[in-house]
Amino acid sequence: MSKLSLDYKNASSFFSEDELKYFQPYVEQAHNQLHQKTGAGNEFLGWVDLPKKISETEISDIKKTADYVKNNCDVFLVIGIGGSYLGAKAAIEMLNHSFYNELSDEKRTAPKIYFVGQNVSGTYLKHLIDVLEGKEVMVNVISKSGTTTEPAVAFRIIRELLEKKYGKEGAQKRIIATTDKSKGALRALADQEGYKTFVIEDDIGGRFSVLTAVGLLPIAVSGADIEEIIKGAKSAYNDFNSPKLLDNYCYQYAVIRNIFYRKGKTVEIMANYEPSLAYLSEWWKQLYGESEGKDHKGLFPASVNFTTDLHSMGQYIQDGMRNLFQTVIEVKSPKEDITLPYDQQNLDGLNYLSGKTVNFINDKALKGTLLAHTDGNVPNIVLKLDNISEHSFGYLIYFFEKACGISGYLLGVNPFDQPGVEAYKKNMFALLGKEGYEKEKEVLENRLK
Ligand SMILES: O=P(O)(O)OC[C@H]1O[C@H](O)[C@H](O)[C@@H](O)[C@@H]1O
Repeated sequence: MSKLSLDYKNASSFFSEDELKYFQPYVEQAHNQLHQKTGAGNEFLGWVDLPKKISETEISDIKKTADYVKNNCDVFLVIGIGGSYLGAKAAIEMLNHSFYNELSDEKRTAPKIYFVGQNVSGTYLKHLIDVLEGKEVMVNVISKSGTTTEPAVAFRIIRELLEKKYGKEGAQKRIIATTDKSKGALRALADQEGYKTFVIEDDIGGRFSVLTAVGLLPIAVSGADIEEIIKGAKSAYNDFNSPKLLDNYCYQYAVIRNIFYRKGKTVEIMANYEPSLAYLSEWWKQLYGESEGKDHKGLFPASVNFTTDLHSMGQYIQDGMRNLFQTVIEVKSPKEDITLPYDQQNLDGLNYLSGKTVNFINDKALKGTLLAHTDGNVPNIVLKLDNISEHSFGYLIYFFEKACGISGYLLGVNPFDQPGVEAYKKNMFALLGKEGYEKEKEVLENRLK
C-alpha cells in the first residue's frame, strides 16, 4: 500500500504554526465550496467524487479495449495535448521500465507507446512517420473539446496514413476517440466514421481528467493496473476528506503554498530525484499553472529533475533571487537498486562508496541538497512517497488535485477555467486565415511588419 506524508520541517522556520492555523476558517470555506459545489467553476467539479463514482462497466470497457490494442499493434499512438496526454504520460513513465519503448518485444509485453500531437512541427511529424514504417499501428485520439489544433493536425496526417495502409474499414478498427459525448469536431468525425469512443464528462476539465478514460486507456495499454490506481485515488479521497486543517495534510500543502506566495515566494519548484517522475511534474505544472495563474495572480509552478539539474539550475536555486520555495518528492523505496562495485585501481576515487547502492548515494544527495537549499533561504516542503506503484500514483494524483482546488479558492480565483489560453489561439487562427478572423488578421499583420 502506498503512503504519502508531508514533512515541512525544512520550511517551518519561514512561517509560524499560528500562520497556518489562521487559515482554518478559509480552508473550511474552500472545502465546503468544493464538496457542496458552491464555488467558482462549480460546473467542473466532477473530479472530486470521481474515484468513488467511476463504474465497473467503464473500467472493464477500458481494460477490454486495452487488450484489443495490445493484441493488434506494435505501436500505440496517443494523440492529445495538455490534460489530454500529460496524466497518462506521467503514469506510464512512473510505473513502467525507464526504457519502456526501447525494450525488446519479449521484455515489453505491450506495444510501444508514443505521445504525439503536442506541437505543430513538420519535422517532428515527418520523423514520426519514419518510425511508423513497417509497424502495425493503433491510435487513441484524445481531445475534450475536439477542436484543439495541435492534436487535430497530427490526427489528420495519421488518419490518412492509416487509411492508405489498412483501407477505410481497417483504419476504422484501429482508431479510438476519447472526447465529449456530443460536442466538437472529433465527436462528429468519430460518429461518422464509426470509431470506438470513450466519453469525457462535461463536469471534468482536461487537467483533472487523468482518472477517466483519457488517462486510463493508455495507462492500461502499457500493462499498468488501473484498478489499483483508482483504489489509490479512493483512499486519498477518504484520507483528505476532513475540513480540519490539522488533520488534513493535503490542505496543509495548499495553505503553505498560499503562505509562501503572500510572503513573496512566487515560484514553487517541484523537485524529484527519480527520472521516472519527470512527467509527473509536467502534469503538476499544468494542473497548478492553468488553475491558479489568472487575474494577474498565482504561484509560477516550475520543475527540476535532480540530481541532473543541480548541475544547471542548482546555482540559481542556491543563490539566485529569493522568491522560490521547493516541493521535493522523496521516494522512500524506489523500484530497483544496484550496488557500486569495488575497483582495485580506484582511479575514479569512488572506492569509499563501493558496496553502497546507487539509491543510497541518491538519498544523500537529496538530504544534502535539502539542507543546502534551506540554508540558502529556499524553504523546502518534502512529500515522502513510500513506493512507486499504481496505488501511489492514484493517491498522489488525487492529493494534488484536491490541494489544487483548495489552493485556488484560497487564492481567490476560479481554479477550473483557463480563459488566458485562448489569446494565442485567436492570434494563430487569425494569422492562419481562419474564417471569421479577417479583422484581427489585418491588425496582427500590421503589427508584425
Ligand atoms: O482536450 P482538449 O480539448 O484538446 O484540450 C487540450 C488542452 O488544451 C487547451 O488549450 C487547454 O488549455 C488545456 O486545459 C487542455 O487540456
